[in-house]
Amino acid sequence: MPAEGDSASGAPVVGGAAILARLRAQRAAAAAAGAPAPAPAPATSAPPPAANGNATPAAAAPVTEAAPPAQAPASPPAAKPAPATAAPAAAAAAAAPPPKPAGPPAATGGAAILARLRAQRTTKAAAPPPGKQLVVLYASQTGTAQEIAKNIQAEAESRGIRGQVASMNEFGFEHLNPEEAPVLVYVASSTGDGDAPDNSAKFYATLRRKSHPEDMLAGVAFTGFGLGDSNYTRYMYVPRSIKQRLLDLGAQQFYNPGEADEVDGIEQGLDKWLEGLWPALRAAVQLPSQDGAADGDVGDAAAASAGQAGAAADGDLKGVPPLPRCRVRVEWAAADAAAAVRAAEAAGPSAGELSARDPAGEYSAEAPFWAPVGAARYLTTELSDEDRQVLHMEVDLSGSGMQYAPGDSLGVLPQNDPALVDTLLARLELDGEAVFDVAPAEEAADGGGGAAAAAAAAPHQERLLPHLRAPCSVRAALTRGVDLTGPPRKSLLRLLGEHCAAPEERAALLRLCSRDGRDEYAAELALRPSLLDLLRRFPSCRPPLPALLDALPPLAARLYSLSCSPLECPGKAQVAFTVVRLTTPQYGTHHGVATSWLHRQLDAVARGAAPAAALRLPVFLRRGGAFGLPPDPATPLLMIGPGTGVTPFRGFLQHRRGAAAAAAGGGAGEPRGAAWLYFGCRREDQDYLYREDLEAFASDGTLDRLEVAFSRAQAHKVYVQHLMQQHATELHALIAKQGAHVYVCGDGTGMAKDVHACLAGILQSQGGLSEAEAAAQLQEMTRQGRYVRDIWS
Ligand SMILES: Cc1cc2nc3c(=O)[nH]c(=O)nc-3n(C[C@H](O)[C@H](O)[C@H](O)COP(=O)(O)O)c2cc1C
Repeated sequence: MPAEGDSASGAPVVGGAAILARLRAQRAAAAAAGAPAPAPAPATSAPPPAANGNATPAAAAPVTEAAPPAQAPASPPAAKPAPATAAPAAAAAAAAPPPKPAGPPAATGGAAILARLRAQRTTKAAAPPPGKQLVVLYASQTGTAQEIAKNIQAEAESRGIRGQVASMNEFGFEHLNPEEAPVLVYVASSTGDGDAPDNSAKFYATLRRKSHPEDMLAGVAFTGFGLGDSNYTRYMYVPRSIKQRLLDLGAQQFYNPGEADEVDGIEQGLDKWLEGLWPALRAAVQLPSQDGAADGDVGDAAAASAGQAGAAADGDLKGVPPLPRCRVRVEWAAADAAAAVRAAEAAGPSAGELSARDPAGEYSAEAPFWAPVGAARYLTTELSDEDRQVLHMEVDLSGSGMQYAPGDSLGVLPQNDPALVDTLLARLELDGEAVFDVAPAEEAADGGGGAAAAAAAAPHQERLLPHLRAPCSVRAALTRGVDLTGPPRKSLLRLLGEHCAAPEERAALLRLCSRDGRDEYAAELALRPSLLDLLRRFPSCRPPLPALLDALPPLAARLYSLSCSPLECPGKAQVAFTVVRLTTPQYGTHHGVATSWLHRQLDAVARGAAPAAALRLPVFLRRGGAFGLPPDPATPLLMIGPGTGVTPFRGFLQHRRGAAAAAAGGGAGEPRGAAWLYFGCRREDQDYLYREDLEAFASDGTLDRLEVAFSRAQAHKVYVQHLMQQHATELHALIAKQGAHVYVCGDGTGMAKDVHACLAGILQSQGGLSEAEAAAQLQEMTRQGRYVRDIWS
């Protein structure tokens, strides 16, 4: 952690850090060998029972908390740990591995009963489920594809089609084994500029390796669904690349992959695609069609479905999604191993973590560079509203070898607010200091699917919930692992509903996630409730920890456009961001996860304190792709970036000035195209971001034209598009005659749409195009990378 600085000094790995490194290495080695991650020895002592099943361990032995409370060990807590019968726990192994008995343990009483139950489960699990294996994989940055994939798996299971769901990285490309003839359904989005989401980057890179034999995936049947946004130049890049690669490697498509453009809304296209998926999937997994299927399998499924959907018993609600199966259980670490893990967490990143790189040898979201903070300052004045504070931050990249270009972004791995985590721990009655590891759930969450379903649920998973970096403390998991404040997905509401003791609370939550409750859900989402808000609103809700960890999306890295150029700021990366705060009457003030985390750390520096040597942030670079300077400096630039949308353009302009200076220094003046910048803010004396820099660019000739719209400086609002409209003739010449590259950066909900409409209007009024022709021209410019947008909502 950045603030816990001794750690960031690259000190030798000793004590807790060394133990943690060993534990993780053991897991990695086991995973690499294709073996399941070492599981702790099952203990006969259950954690002290708590109402919500969230008991934490008191005993020294590792204990298992099964997913939902119904699955808590049936035997009463034993006074002493029983001998281990399974592979030693990763956590326990590092401490004092329990002795392995030579033969079956001669357990008696509760221990014997539990051992028998486990043996029965193992025997049952060995029976292969009927039909082929369904594997639902997702590549998801902000959780939408993950939600869809989880729903597909849950719905498939309720239809008697058994299988597993995992992120692509959790599953691992190596486990896509054609000999097992799996049926693959993927749901994928893109991030950055056609980049793979973090939880799929490793799988995606391996899939795209050129060295694979052509028939490598012959025998794999697949379909998939792509999510994209046609505002991006590389529209649907990742889903389409996945499809193409699967075909290239001999996999066979059993149903046409679908796509949904976020611009038109996802639901309609998805619903239509899903309608056709079910019969095709049933045939692909070689189960009899539903009509004629009066076999045991369907019976099981019906039971599972009834147990899961539970909604059938909830009045006349339509379209309550099936309860996603909880894929994991937690295994509590022994006291000494737990202490070592906690010590390592407190020490911050280990030497191993500090020097880690991803498989391509780069820093990434999984292996960030811990960059010292160099400087911070407010770009807004004291007069600006509190909810519009903008901070500039500089980190030092020296020694990292990281190279960036203008238009690239800095990825930052944030952490949840410690106060929020404390409150959540108290509400869930969890001990934040308890340490656990993650293991595949042994049984279906509802008990309905049985052991065979559990076997199908996790036959191959490289590592479940890798974002938790388990073994870890509960506090660390909630602080760094999961997104606690993102908009609640329907599957989370479904889960919360399942664990409400009060019938009226359960009914309210099930309605919110049902098809009938679509409008209520949309209204609720607009209030941006966090998990904690919902737990406060539904006080009888007690979700168990494993189900919660499985349901919450990973805490994703946040990307900030670099506001500098390596030509003027060598070895440094600078960004600017608004400290996000949102207040609603229902749920009070919410703070953006990453920007409030950065703000807490940078405020003192921004107010004049020298940055502590220990203040380091985990960062990585993401390339900007089409959002970069054109290769030919003679190409004119039209940049439109109100608010913090101006940040990448400061980088562009520094680069342009640096390149010009270098060329002049070498005696070679180079022809430069015109550069125009439209910036907008509320008031000149409050939030004119990077004013000195922008005005300097205008005065030294780096910028040919600087236009600033002060929206609140007069009675009526003036925005960038209003100024653009005033300059329609010149802008048309710049775009249509001189071939300018047009860049738009900033708010996607209002500004980007209005600017788009303004550009289309200029093409019509000045170029004589029809509405359709203007739209087509902008589309063609997007395709050519001449009209590029980097927008956010
Ligand atoms: C930072 C960012 C970059 C994106 N880049 C692309 C892109 O290059 N191509 C595309 O088609 N969609 C892009 N999208 C749109 C996403 O694919 C779309 O929002 C999707 O629904 C997100 O799904 P997820 O929540 O599963 O990540 C991007 C979205 C964001 C927020």
